Amino acid sequence: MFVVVLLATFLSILFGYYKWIYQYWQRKNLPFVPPQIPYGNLTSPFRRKEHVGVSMQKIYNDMKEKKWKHGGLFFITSPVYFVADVDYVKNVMAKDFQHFVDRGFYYNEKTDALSAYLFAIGGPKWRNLRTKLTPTFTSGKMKMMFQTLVDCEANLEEKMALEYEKKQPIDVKEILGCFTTDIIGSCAFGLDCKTFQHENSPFRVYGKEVFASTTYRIVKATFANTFPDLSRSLGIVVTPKDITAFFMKVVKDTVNYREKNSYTRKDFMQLLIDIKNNKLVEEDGYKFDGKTLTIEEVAAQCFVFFLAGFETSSTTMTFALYELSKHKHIQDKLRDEITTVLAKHNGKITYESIQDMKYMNQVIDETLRKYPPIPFLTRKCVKDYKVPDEDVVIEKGTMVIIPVLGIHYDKEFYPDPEKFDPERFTEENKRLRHQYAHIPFGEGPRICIGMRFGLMQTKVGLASLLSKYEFSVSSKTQEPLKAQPKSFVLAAEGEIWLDAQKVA
Ligand code: HEM
Repeated sequence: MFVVVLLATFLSILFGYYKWIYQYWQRKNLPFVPPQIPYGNLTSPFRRKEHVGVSMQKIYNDMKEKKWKHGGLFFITSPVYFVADVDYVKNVMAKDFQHFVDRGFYYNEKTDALSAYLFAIGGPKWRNLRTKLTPTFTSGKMKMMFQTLVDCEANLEEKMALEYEKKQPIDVKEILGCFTTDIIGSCAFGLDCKTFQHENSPFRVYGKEVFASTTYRIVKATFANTFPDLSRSLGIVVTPKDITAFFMKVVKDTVNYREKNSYTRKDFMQLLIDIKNNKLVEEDGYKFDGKTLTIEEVAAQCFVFFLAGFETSSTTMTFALYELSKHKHIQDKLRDEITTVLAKHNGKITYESIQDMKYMNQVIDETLRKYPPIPFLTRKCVKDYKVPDEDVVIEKGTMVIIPVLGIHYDKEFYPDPEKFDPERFTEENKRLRHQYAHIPFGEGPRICIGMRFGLMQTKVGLASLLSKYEFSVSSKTQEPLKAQPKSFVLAAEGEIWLDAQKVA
C-alpha cells in the first residue's frame, strides 16, 4: 500500500512538473506546437519511423502555413526555440551570432576524449580551436592535398571497371563510401585504408559502425544532448569504446612514428601535428596563442574530419548519381561539360579543371538542396536574446533549431520543390533568392569548415564516374527513396542500385 501511495505521489508530482514546464512558451508569449508527455515534440526513440530532419520539416511547414516566423517546441522537458523565417535564421546564424555561439551538443573531454571535437565543443574553446584549424582548409592547402584525391580516384576507377565487368547492378552507395573513406583515411590519418581491396578494412568497418545508430545509442545521445550538464556530471560516454580505442591508437601510432622518424606528409594529420608542436609559420595565417594541442585533441579533430568528411560527401555523390540517372538530359549536359573541360586539361582531373566545371556546381547545389546531409542544425543560446521586433526573450541555455530541409523544400523559394532542377542555381537565379534559402553547409562563423574539401572530393568522384559511364536506375532500387529513420546524416534506406553503360 505504501509503495502504491509513493508511486502515485511521484507520478502526480512528475505530471505537475510536466504541465508546468509545458506552459513555458505560453508564459513567454511565443506560439508553440503542443507537446506530449513524455517526449514533448520528439517521437519516441523506441518507435522512430521517420528521420528527425523530416519531423522538423513537417513542423516548419506547419508553422509557415500558420504564418509563424518562429515558435516553441519541447524536447522531453527542455524548451526549444524553432526558427521558421529566413531573416530570423540569418540573425541566429550570423548577425546575432554572439548569442548563439554553441551548438549545444554533448561532449565530455574527461570520460569521452573523442567527443570533444570542433563540431561539438562551444564557447572560447571552440573559438580558439576554430581559429587554429581554419588555415588547414585554405584553397592553398586543398591544392596541396589534391594529389591524394587523384591517387584515390585511380582506385575508384579500377573498382568501377571490375564492377562493370560483372554486368550486374552496382551498389553506388557502397563504392562511394569506400572512395571517401580512402580519401579521408589518407588525408586525416595519413594511412592507405585500401577499402576497395579489403572489404573488412578497419576504417570501413568502424566508419559504418560510427553511423549505425541503434536504439540504445539514440536514447543515450538524446538524453545526453537534452540534459548535457547532468550527463557530464554522470560521466556519460557517447562514443562506443571500441571506436575510441581504435582511433586513439591509430592517431598515437601515427604521431609517434612521424615524430620519431622526422617524417612529414601533406595531410590534415601533419597540420595538426604542426599545431601541436607549434611549428606552423605566420605565412600560413596562423597566429600562435601560447596554447598547443594535446594528443587527445589531435585525435578528436582527426576523428571529426573522418566523421564529418566521408559520409556527407559519399551520400551527396550517391544522391546526385541517382537524380542524374532519373534525368538523362541533365546527366548528358553534365557529361558534355566534364568532357569539354577535361579535354582542355590533357584529359586529366586536376585542381584547376574541377574549378572550371560550372554546371557541376549547379548539379551539386541542387542535390544538396534536395538531400542536405545534415537536415537540421542546432545552436544553443549562450546569453539572453531579445528577438528583434518581437516581444520575446530567448533565455540563456535554450536550444535553437534551424530546419534546413524545411527551408530547402519551401515553395516560396523553390516552386515545385520535389523536381530536380539544377537551373535553380544559375548565378542569376541564385541572386534572386534569399541567401539563407540554401544552407547545406550551414552559415555564419560555425559554417562547415571542410566545405571546400567536401566539394572537391564530390566533384572528383562525379567527374571520374560520369566521364566513363552512363547511369540509369536499376529495378533493384526500392523507389520512392526513403530516408533512414535512425541515422544522423540524411541517407537513403537500403542500397541505391544503378546500371552502368560505358560511354562510347
Ligand atoms: C558535402 C560535404 C559536407 C557537407 C554537406 C557538410 C555539412 C556541414 C554542416 C551543415 C555543418 C554545420 C554548419 C553549421 O552549423 O552552420 C558542418 C560542420 C562541420 N563540418 Fe562539414 N560538411 C561536409 C564535408 C565536410 C568535410 C569534408 C569535413 C572535414 C574534412 C567537414 C568538417 C566539418 C567540421 C569540423 C564541422 C564543425 C564546424 C564548427 O562547428 O566550427 N565537413 N558541416
